Amino acid sequence: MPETPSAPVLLADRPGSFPHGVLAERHPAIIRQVREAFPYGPDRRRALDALLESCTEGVIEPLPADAPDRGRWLAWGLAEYAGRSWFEVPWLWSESYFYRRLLDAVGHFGPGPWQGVDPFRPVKLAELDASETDEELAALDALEDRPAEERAQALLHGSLWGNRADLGFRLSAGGDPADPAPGLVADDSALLWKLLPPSGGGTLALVADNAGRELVPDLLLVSHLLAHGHAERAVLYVKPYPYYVSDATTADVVDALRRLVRAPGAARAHGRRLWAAATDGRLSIRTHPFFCAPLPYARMPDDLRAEFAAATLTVLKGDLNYRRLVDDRLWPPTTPFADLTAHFPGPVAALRTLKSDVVCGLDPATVERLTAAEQQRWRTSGTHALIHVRR
Ligand SMILES: O=P(O)(O)OC[C@H]1O[C@](O)(CO)[C@@H](O)[C@@H]1O
Repeated sequence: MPETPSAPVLLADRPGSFPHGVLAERHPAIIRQVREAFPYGPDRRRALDALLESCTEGVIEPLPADAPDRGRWLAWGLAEYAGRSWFEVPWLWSESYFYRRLLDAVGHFGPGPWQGVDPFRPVKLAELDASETDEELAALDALEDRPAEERAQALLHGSLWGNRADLGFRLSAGGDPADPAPGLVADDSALLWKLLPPSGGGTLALVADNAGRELVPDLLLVSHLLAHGHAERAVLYVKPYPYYVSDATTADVVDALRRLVRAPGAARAHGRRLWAAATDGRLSIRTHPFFCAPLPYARMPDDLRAEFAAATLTVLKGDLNYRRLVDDRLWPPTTPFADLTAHFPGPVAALRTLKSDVVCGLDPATVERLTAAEQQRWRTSGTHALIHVRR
């Protein structure tokens, strides 16, 4: 395989760029949202204010001396980046560290009364309770009399577009060919189904992204794959602690399962099936500190590498997992997905809506159409999606 030349790492140092907007506007807004969501006392409020000042005007500060993961973060880059502006270090790094510091500010790692409290829980629960979720679950009933293959494809698309948090169990894969900018910009789903044939057995690893309206369709897809033998076992990987606002943790999986078992119709049947699979071990929930690391998957530790190596297929959900899979660089968009994921220890799929500048695996005609219709907005608007698979 010819070596892929490298590309610039994304930084947030250019005002007007997407990464700069995330650090300069989104992060302060998240701090304000969290500050409003809980009756934190003066100590937590002061810590949140200090973080707001640090992340907009200050520099990256070390973790407290007694932080249990201090050594890990030093090895992940803190030793190198402490004292530098948040805007000058790799964007992926500063974003990840921001969430780590936010949890410190709210006392998540304790000791104290806020230990273990998820500062994003109100947002996650509101989404799970929204009437849109009822509508999406009710739409499952209409799928019931379709052939299994069609249902599988619809659930795959539900999981894919759930990453935009407005799923809709789309029965058509490609969109309108006359559309100047296609919704689905790459579609390797045929290869995905080849790797996961009905009655094929094997283990599916699914690395979840967001809770709520993304996790629910992820679970529905897993339910279908287990029920139809596309996989004999499924392993659902979630974050070890709250991250990137809505990323799923074990508590969020439980909330989503409870939501399904309490729903009417087909949704409840899926919920019961998943609950049973979790209790008998066909569905397991796992996590690992590396899921909150500010690093690409090429640098994953050996224990996690061995787990993915054992899977028939690993499906990585969402934009952040995609950035970590292919590395957070401004690749030419036609760079082959297989080249950038050669480091991954087994067959791998990415289901992602495009919410950041990183992209690869597109054909030149698609890039031309997208750019002609939208300049560079197609990269970040979240209105396009892709299914990449590498066997
Ligand atoms: O939930 P997802 O699909 O991983 O998207 C998270 C994305 O949101 C951002 O945090 C901000 O837009 C991106 O940095 C990140 O890639």
